[in-house]
Amino acid sequence: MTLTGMMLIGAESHRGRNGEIHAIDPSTGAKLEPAFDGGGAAEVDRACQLAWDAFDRFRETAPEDRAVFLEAVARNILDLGDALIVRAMAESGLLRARLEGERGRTVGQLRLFAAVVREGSWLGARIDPALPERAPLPRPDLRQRRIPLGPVAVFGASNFPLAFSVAGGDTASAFAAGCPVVVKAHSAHPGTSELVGRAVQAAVAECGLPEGVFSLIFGAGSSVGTALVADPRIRAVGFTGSRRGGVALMEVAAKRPEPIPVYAEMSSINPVFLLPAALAARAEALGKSFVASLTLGAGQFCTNPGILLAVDGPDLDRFVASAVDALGGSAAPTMLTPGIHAAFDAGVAALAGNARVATLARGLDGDGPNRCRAALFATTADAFLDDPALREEVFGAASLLIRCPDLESLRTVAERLDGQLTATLQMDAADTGAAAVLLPTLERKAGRILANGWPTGVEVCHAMVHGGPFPATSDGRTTSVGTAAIERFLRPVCYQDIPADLLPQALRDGNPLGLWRRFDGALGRH
Ligand SMILES: NC(=O)C1=CN([C@@H]2O[C@H](COP(=O)(O)OP(=O)(O)OC[C@H]3O[C@@H](n4cnc5c(N)ncnc54)[C@H](OP(=O)(O)O)[C@@H]3O)[C@@H](O)[C@H]2O)C=CC1
Ligand SMILES: O=C(O)CCC(=O)C(=O)O
Repeated sequence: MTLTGMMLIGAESHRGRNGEIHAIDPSTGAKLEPAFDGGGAAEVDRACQLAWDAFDRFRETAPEDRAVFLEAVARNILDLGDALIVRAMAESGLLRARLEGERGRTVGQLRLFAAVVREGSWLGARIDPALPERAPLPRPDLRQRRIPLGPVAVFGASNFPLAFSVAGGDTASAFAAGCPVVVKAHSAHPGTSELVGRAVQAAVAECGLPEGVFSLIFGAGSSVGTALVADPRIRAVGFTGSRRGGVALMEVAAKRPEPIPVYAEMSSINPVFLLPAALAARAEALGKSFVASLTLGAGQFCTNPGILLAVDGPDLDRFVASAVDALGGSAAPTMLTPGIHAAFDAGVAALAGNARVATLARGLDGDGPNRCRAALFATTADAFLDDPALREEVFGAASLLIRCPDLESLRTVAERLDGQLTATLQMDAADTGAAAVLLPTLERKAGRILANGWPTGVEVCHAMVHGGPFPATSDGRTTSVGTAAIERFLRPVCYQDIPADLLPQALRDGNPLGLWRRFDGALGRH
């Protein structure tokens, strides 16, 4: 498929007039062709109107039809073949194996959501039948189901050009819920976005759905994104990116005459607690596996282990020696964009220049632009508590070790942490008591708590929580990965004494969709 540089507004390819966007190959710094047209208010207006026009029909598609659509998107993405991988490699600097894996994850999550749609429990069907004889007052017939919120604006993420972008988790979960989607493409990978966008656009047509179910708009800077979130026809937002960008969009959404939810995944430093017995038993192995997690994908994961906490002593010194050795030999991969590289270098320079922070190790330098030279720093618990700058995310392979005098101080530091996507315990059986003391704090701080693993690598499944209190996300009640992500785009409606032939299929007598429903309180296929 040849790239056109055009936006996809419903069924049409559309030329924009608001400047040009060029992807940059971060491994060379070269501009990539073609130029992509920037959109503006006219494109946002047209895409949102089409999405709104499509909403009532799309949301009432039968579960089977919606599932077939999700599967068609997955198949069309695979049919793009190697051209998709080659373009994504050029635009992101990510390696082939990583992008092939990410494509598998993208297709897998679309298919998983198809299965969820078919299974139907997301509809939350509940029936409390009328009790006309009840005294002192009769009960009316009450039936509840969940309906989608409306058109959703999705912002593609730079660090997952497939799995968190045009047809990534936000889009898949919004489609599954029955929401049309308008994507604001990330300016770092417009070609990848066009290719995937065309796969989605083709699936909409193949499945006979209204064209407004999907649109894709380009636009550098804040104006397109802001206009999209401000548009009254948009009813929710999915975002993965910087804290600054996410907070700006939260403000736009909150100032609307009718505010809407923004599901923004932003900034997390993912604390790892190295508990004493684990350190005593396997300090060297932990040092090596920590560096493997830290440097994976140049550290460009929001789940990257950005701080380590441990009680100071000889076992921690053994961990440090092992980590310093592994990190000192780590290669310098290319980062996603010149901007992300510049932000990484600035964050590392700020830590290196902090009088209360020691530089323990730097990775190897690399030839070529935008290379990520990994970094490991150390500080004390007191310094960490005194200086809020030490709690800020440095996006990339940089981590800060906090040497604590004792377990009590480790818990004090944990209490002062901001909201996190993850918190990790490296523990042995003898650490169970210390872990139990930390656990209530970690539950309040994080969306996912792990033992004896590393936080990078998020399983797409039913029990996953990829979320957490602010600033990890804008709404800690939800997840952006896994099937529970569909919940973000639904709201309940109760039907009281509505005549049988007006009721939605999900709530009709005889259970025509064969759903699990809560009937008079009891869950079953009533
Ligand atoms: N927590 C996480 O998972 C991630 C965090 N980051 C952090 O974000 C930094 C920059 O990376 P990047 O991916 O570009 O993230 P950004 O937040 O800068 O951009 C994400 C998307 O939002 C748009 N956008 C940004 N700010 C605004 C705004 N004020 N109003 C409207 N739209 C906006 C961008 O537009 P445009 O396309 O024009 O840039 C882009 O489409 C990294 O250095 C890192 O710190 C990055 C990736 C993931
Ligand atoms: O590690 C993962 O699989 C997901 C991480 C993520 O959501 C992110 O880095 O933005």
